[in-house]
Amino acid sequence: MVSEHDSVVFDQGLDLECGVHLSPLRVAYRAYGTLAPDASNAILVCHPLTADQYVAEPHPLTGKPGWWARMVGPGRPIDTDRFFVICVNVLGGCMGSSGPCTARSHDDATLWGTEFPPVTIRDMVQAQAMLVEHLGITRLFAVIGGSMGGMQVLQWAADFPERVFAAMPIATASFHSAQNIAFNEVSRQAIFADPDWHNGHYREQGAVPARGLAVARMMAHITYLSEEALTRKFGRRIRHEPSGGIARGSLFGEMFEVESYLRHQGSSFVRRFDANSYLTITRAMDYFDLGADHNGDLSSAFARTPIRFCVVSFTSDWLFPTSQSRTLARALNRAGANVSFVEIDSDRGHDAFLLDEPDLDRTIRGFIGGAAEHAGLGI
Ligand SMILES: CC(=O)SCCNC(=O)CCNC(=O)[C@H](O)C(C)(C)COP(=O)(O)OP(=O)(O)OC[C@H]1O[C@@H](n2cnc3c(N)ncnc32)[C@H](O)[C@@H]1OP(=O)(O)O
Ligand SMILES: N[C@@H](CCO)C(=O)O
Repeated sequence: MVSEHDSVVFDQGLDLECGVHLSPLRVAYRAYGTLAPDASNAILVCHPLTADQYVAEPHPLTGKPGWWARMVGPGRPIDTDRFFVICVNVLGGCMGSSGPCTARSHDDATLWGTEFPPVTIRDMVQAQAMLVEHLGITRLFAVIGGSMGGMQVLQWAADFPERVFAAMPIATASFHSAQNIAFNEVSRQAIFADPDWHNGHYREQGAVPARGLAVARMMAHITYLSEEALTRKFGRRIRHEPSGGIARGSLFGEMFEVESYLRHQGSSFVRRFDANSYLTITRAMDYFDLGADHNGDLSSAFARTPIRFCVVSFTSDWLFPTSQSRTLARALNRAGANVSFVEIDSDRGHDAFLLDEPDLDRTIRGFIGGAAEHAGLGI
């Protein structure tokens, strides 16, 4: 096993659910705060689909603040003055953990590309568990995450009930719905339709399927918002140049502000994300169905769990609607879990969990504070 610069290489590898033994396994992560001598104050933050381990510091590629810098840091709701916070780039990601962008083995420097094996949320969590153990942490004080991060939280709870004290799945569900699989498929088809896709061998061709990946993100980004949010941000306004003239940029001459915005979201995404990783990770989300993994009984995934849960949803989230969080909370309740459920009133859609939502801050701060008291954390 070799450790270097916030990534750990496990030569023993990992048995993936698909049957492939992935070796070596590289797990890239960032950590903030100080681990208590008894390792009791560790919080694992699990990132959503296209974020990464740079949760609380500027991103090395974009220079932008960490994707949850408003939530994680000194004095923040996830307070790095009190807690040791870890965030791991998911398996299949493109920021250092094993995935399509990493070398196949110590002896073979060629990148995995499309031949990287299919991974699941469970595989991602198994890799995280290896890292957590490597860091000397027997039990995480809390696991917290939104969207695909929330799926990882649920998988942690199901697979390692004795290794987690508190869990907070936010804006998520116990399964990926047919509608969400459908959206992912449209994104994937956009990538496949790009002439620079080259059946996934774009790097060998010195190309990037930038247009396809940008369209994939544009479409997906709409699902992260809400009609109210789009109307408030842009309405039907036409974009003007700073000089005052109408911005040109489409077949029709003028461009709506919302079109310009989506193009910006698409092009900036392409600068920081890899198409093969996008395919791998969206598929992992599609596979996720915790109830099906437990013979169709979601509550049995959490039977007699000692973990304290706080399930959080947003009223305007139509990608992971409140109804799915309520189903989850009921299953946890049936399992005998200590569970609270908070629906936050917001008109900003699914990505509300990434935005300035004071009620979310209060909910996270309150849940962590209460759990820390219950755990007897003297910090
Ligand atoms: C979870 C992750 O995606 S992790 C990585 C962090 N996110 C990113 O890097 C980009 C992805 N963006 C998003 O997912 C969302 O924008 C959020 C949730 C992170 C932030 O949401 P908000 O704060 O509401 O920002 P908003 O959605 O308005 O986007 C702002 C960006 O759009 C640009 N923009 C706004 N209006 C327009 C317009 N009419 N035309 C062109 N660009 C526009 C802004 O200049 C800004 O650009 P920048 O991000 O390059 O600085
Ligand atoms: N907008 C976030 C949430 C998606 O579920 C992301 O891209 O990761």
